[in-house]
Amino acid sequence: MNREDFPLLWEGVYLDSGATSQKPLQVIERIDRYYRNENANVHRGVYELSAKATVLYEEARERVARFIGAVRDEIIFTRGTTESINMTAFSFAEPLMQPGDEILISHMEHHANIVPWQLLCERTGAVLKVIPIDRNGNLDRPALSALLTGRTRLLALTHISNVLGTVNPVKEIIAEAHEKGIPVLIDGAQAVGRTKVDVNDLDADFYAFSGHKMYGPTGIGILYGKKKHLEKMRPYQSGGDMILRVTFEKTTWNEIPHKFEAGTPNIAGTIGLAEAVRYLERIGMDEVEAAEDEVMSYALEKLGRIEGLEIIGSPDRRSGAITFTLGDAHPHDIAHELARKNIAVRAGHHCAQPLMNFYKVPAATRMSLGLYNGKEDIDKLADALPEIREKFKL
Ligand SMILES: Cc1ncc(COP(=O)(O)O)c(CN[C@@H]2CONC2=O)c1O
Repeated sequence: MNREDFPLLWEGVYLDSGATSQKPLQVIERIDRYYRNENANVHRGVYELSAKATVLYEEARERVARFIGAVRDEIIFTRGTTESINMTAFSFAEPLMQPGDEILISHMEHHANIVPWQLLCERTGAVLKVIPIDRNGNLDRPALSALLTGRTRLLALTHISNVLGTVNPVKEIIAEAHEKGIPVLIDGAQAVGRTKVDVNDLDADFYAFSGHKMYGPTGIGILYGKKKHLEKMRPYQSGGDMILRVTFEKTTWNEIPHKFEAGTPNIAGTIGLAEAVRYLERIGMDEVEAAEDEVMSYALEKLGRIEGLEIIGSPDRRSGAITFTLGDAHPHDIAHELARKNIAVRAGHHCAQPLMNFYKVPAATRMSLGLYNGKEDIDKLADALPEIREKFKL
């Protein structure tokens, strides 16, 4: 779909959108236009250019908010999913924690949704608890229910696994956690560019995602947070813009969302992100999801027929990624051989070492889809793999 919009795809096969998506010309040109004609610092300049840049920046916030069913004050711009989760850990969770309290995550999390919680527990004496998964890569739901205890201060869970492609039923899990008064952060890094996300419908307390995984630029991410939380939370970073009044005796904070956006923001990145949202809205997320699901089904069937290829996990619902091993070939050799054929995939632990350990594979090869991938890309990948298997037969 829309491959002609993506300059970098005119050569070769790109199957690593789970790491970062490619950017349509519309996003590239919008950022170019900003720097050529509209660049100025925001929020305080008393001249037309700065006023216009401020309007563009805040209109971007409005557009992102609408895209995920939120209102503008609930949208905090960060550097990406990683910073959004760290911000939630520091500004929301840490002040709540008493020794012995619990943070609950799952076995399929990305390191960005493991390590910030580990460090939080080290700082506060809280305990990290982990929801187990089954061999198919589905959450163990009875175990999840049992792990939602009176000591659980937050559940942090991925919407879609970047390794397994598992789509977690986050709406019903959030409802179950809320019945016990437990707030929930969803790591939406692999979801927002693939499926329609409505944070209000989900009733998530926090939802974190990255612009670069949804056809926007790098360096811009989003933390959605319910106003009732954001208004009470302490700032994450401090300095200019996030203040109302500074004296050497005391400083008062700006209102949300500005309280969480210290210093000069990534103005161009935010405007580029808004253009990526426009791009996705013009196609429609239902169409994006349906097209990707069709290619995913084709890929599962085609790769599943290759001798010696083992797909890791077979979740009830999968989106975005297929991670696999291929006979005796090391994933790095597989990715290197594919790269020589101008096919880009990812090899390694995918920032999910606990998950890879669960499957007893220290490293694996992952193909992940973008809206521009078609069945012909899968054919090229599938045609190349048997030769690689034979080449690295021990
Ligand atoms: C599920 C998930 N959570 C958090 C992150 C961190 O996002 P940022 O890097 O934008 O902060 C990623 C990145 N995905 C990795 C990056 O490369 N390949 C991947 O699968 C991810 O897939």
